[in-house]
Amino acid sequence: MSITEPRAGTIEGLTKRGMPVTIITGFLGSGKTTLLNQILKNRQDLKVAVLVNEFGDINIDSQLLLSLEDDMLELSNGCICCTINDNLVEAVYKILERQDRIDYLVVETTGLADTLPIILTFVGTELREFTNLDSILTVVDSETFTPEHLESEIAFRQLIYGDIILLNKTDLVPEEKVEELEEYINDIKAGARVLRSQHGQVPLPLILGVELAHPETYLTDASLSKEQQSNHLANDGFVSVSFKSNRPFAVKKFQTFLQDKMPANVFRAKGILWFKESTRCHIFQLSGKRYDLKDEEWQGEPSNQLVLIGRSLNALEIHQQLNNCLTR
Ligand SMILES: Nc1nc2c(ncn2[C@@H]2O[C@H](COP(=O)(O)OP(=O)(O)OP(=O)(O)O)[C@@H](O)[C@H]2O)c(=O)[nH]1
Repeated sequence: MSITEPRAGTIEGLTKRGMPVTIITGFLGSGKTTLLNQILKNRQDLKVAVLVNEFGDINIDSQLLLSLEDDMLELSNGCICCTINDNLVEAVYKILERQDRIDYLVVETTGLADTLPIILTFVGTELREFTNLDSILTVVDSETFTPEHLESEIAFRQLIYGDIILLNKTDLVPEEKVEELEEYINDIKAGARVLRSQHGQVPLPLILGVELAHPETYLTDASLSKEQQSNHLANDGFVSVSFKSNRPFAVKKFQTFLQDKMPANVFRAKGILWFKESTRCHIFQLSGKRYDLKDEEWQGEPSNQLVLIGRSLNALEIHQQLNNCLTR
């Protein structure tokens, strides 16, 4: 299939050939939403529907995606874990039932999702008749990724199930590190298509409509790993803390929070922030040890929305600290 040639898009047409589906997975902060935005920016005439699943109580990602009119359908929060997910099945049906032509479905999982149950939702249920799993794409943060990272079973499984492994953030590391990563990935996942990218920029024909998925293998894996799945520790010990307020932060107090107060085990944070000193909306991103703030115009009423993700976080303490950053 060529991604530049939109197909006849009635449900009837889709049911005959199956709507192609790409699952984008990858650890927290690796660049999944950034890649999704690249896809949406470069999709040309292709009608792409998107399903976003987020860990945490606030859907920040969906607010950061390029405008999708009604095509975007967002999944409920939480981690799709361990079992075939009814919410996901339902959301896909909603897309299939749409009147307008949909050429392609991209599913972005949370950074803590176990990939197999999501795959099985497509290949192990009646969705198999209406969809055509094209590939699993695993995004890797080339800077923070180390083999120790794989102490996280989830990160390991995301790699093992990747048909395409996208080494992202190559701008942040020397060439040797990228080569080392390529070697390492070739070792643990022979045959995967390994690509490099900066800010998710990759030619779409290399990642969409590639037909690299192996449904039969996934079904075999599912029967082999049933026990493992039922014992699977949800989210690998990661928890999320969400914070919302209709009052602005004082910029200095928030800076002090970031530098001195925020627990070191916060691995990922993202937010849409309102500072008393600014009339703009500030998009906050923290991934590993890096953070950045970009500003843009407010789309609606200003407010603060922030999600922090890490292991053993004390929600009460974090809430108190963030409350202290608010202006009176
Ligand atoms: N320097 C650099 N930064 C990047 C690149 N790709 C993404 N980022 C930044 O990394 C941060 C996380 O990117 P996201 O796309 O939100 O990551 P994600 O995988 O969707 O994150 P979760 O959904 O929380 O797991 C953001 O601040 C991005 O701007 C890259 O290639 N280079």
